[in-house]
Amino acid sequence: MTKIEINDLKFTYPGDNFGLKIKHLTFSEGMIAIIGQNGAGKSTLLKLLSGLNQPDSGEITVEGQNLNDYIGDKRLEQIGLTFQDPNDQIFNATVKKEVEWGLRQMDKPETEVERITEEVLQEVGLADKMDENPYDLSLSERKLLSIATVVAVRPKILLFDEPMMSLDWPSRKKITDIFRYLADRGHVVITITHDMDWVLEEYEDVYAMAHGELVYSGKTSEFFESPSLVEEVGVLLPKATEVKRELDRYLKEK
Ligand SMILES: Nc1ncnc2c1ncn2[C@@H]1O[C@H](COP(=O)(O)OP(=O)(O)OP(=O)(O)O)[C@@H](O)[C@H]1O
Repeated sequence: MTKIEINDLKFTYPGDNFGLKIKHLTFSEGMIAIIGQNGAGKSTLLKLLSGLNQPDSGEITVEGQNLNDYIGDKRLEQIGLTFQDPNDQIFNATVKKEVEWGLRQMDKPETEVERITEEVLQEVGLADKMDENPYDLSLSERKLLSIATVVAVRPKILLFDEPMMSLDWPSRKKITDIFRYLADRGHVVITITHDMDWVLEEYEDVYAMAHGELVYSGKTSEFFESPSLVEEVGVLLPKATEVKRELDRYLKEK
């Protein structure tokens, strides 16, 4: 079973007041949502989990081994990250080359590179844009491309920073299906999101952050049923929860 574990993690940005502090946290296979208001530290946590940022103290382990021990293609096999802004990530001249890049780093045979690239671009709905320059695509298409590059490599742990941002409903459905498919096959799929309807619908458990700390991990339904927690974390209620609250209030008053 794939497992990523955090112990006594501390991190600060140089010259910034923000500090991230997590005593202990374990993520295992499945779909995992991280929520919290702007500036809570969600992206910072993802960057630490990917190895992009280094903790000031504490440790992140994957399968019991320090994250920093995984180097080069060994790191790619374990962890993949998509940035919140796909423009920070995409650097190849065509859509196809962008997806192929990660696969080539892993020394996949050329026939495999071609097959996987076509398959993944088909899955995210970009197969007909293969030869286009990514910067001629719309922002939402670039978002899909950034997701495809990580999904193609099939790392054990996939980290997505607001993958649904700017996507329309059919694309959101495609991405949810891909996440579910990977989670069902033993991958750890960790996603930052501000979409509380999606969280309630698709995620059994949720991890909530506030002021650089983890303030809740547990059942999603229980989180949204706690007004004090929802207020502390500073997120909107899902529509379904709002309707239920209104209905309960109405029935009580009747
Ligand atoms: N590169 C950086 N240098 C200095 N401070 C930073 C840097 N990146 C983020 N911060 C600060 O760290 C804090 C946490 O930021 P972070 O991006 O992790 O929050 P977040 O929960 O992902 O927010 P959002 O939902 O807006 O993406 C913020 O106060 C932010 O200003």
